[in-house]
Amino acid sequence: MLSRSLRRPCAFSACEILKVTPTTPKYNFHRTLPRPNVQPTKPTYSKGLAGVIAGESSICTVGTGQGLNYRGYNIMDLVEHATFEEVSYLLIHGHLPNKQELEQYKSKLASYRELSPSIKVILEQLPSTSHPMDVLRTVASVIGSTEPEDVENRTVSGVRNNQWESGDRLIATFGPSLLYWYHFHKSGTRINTVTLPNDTVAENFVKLLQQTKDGQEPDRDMIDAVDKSLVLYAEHDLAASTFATRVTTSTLSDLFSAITTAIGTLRGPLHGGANEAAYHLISRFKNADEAEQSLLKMLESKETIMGFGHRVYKNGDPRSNVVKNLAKNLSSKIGTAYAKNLFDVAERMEQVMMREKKMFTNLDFYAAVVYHLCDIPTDFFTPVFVIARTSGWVAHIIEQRQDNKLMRPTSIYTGPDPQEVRFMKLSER
Ligand SMILES: CC(=O)SCCNC(=O)CCNC(=O)[C@H](O)C(C)(C)COP(=O)(O)OP(=O)(O)OC[C@H]1O[C@@H](n2cnc3c(N)ncnc32)[C@H](O)[C@@H]1OP(=O)(O)O
Ligand SMILES: O=C([O-])CC(=O)C(=O)O
Repeated sequence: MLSRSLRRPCAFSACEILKVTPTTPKYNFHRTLPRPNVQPTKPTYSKGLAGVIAGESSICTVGTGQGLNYRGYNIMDLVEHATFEEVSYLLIHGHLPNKQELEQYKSKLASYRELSPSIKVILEQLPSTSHPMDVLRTVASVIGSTEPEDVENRTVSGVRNNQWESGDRLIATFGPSLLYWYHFHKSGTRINTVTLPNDTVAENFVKLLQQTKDGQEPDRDMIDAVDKSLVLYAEHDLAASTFATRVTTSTLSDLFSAITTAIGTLRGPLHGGANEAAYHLISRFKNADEAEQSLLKMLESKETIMGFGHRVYKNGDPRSNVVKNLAKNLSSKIGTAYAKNLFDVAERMEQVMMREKKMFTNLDFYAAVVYHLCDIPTDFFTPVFVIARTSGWVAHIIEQRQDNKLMRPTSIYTGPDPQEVRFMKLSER
């Protein structure tokens, strides 16, 4: 498609922008310059970069016809047989850990759960009204300031000596930091964020949320559901947040800056923020019939229904059935009328969207039901996504550094034609 300025004269002049009358000489401070005699080459353009190939990656397959695979392993196998730690190691180190590597990895993550005094002070000073995504973005910045990457020893392409440690540090620290902030502001308690050394990220998170003491077991089904959701959320090729991470990394910036970029990008409701937004929507309906009636009205007025649709998947998100089953099992295990109704409402919405729009749920939709049934506060849903996806982001940062090229696309210019500036006194304008 040709740019607007190449197809026809500029749609509006600077005078229109400044709301002045171009016929009055004193305001005639510009004139259009002759067009340069350049033959335009036909630019290729895809709005929102839809369908554009923006790099090479050996981390994950999405929409390639091979199913969703992390480093060649299918998501169905991983969610069935691997914990989040194994998947995180796989993504960042490129292979599944053996028993010894896994033990070392888990104890390294556990060793980072003790928060530094500087993080605690900052968490205590953040407002209780902060959005938890702001809390995590701040935590990434604080660690980036107090324990920066090893810039001295970086290679020409930007590989840093301690990039793996920096990534692990964030994966392990996000959950404890969030829950320290939460309990401090909710009840004034300074919780101990260290749980048993062998605890998984999911166990540590649920224990700190519920404040179960060592020896006192939190609900295993909830821990299992959170762990599986972390596996499902861990990686998804060049999703907007990962692309943003790679853009920041491509300038040879540091890992912590790249992760704060990613958190800011994930937060929006068209991306990771959709799990929180989906829950707000589901929770509006008293029962399935009411959900159906309201949804039909929303569709009539062309509203976007959060938790449905996807940029790459057009026939279904392979993670959806897994997360739906987790929601269904939790709902029947909890067994209350409330839990059953919540699942029924969600399922009816799914049916209506399929019937009316041929649209399917994405991972965020039933993840919202799972997290709510695990008693996770709604504004923690996207932060849990952050904990998981940091493993994918770190894998992409490392990969980008291995064969870096500055990411700098171009745009199609649609502004005014070239024009001359005639300087005028301010008072004459
Ligand atoms: C883990 C994740 O990040 S998954 C994504 C989470 N995000 C959401 O759930 C937010 C809701 N979904 C959406 O907004 C979109 O489906 C996106 C942003 C995910 C993908 O958007 P795109 O690839 O740009 O799809 P696009 O906007 O072109 O949609 C095509 C058509 O379907 C419609 N559509 C897409 N998603 C939805 C939706 N959730 N509700 C209603 N209509 C929708 C669009 O309005 C458009 O209709 P039109 O052709 O009549 O104009
Ligand atoms: O790939 C995307 O665009 C969004 C998504 O599903 C994810 O990040 O998991």
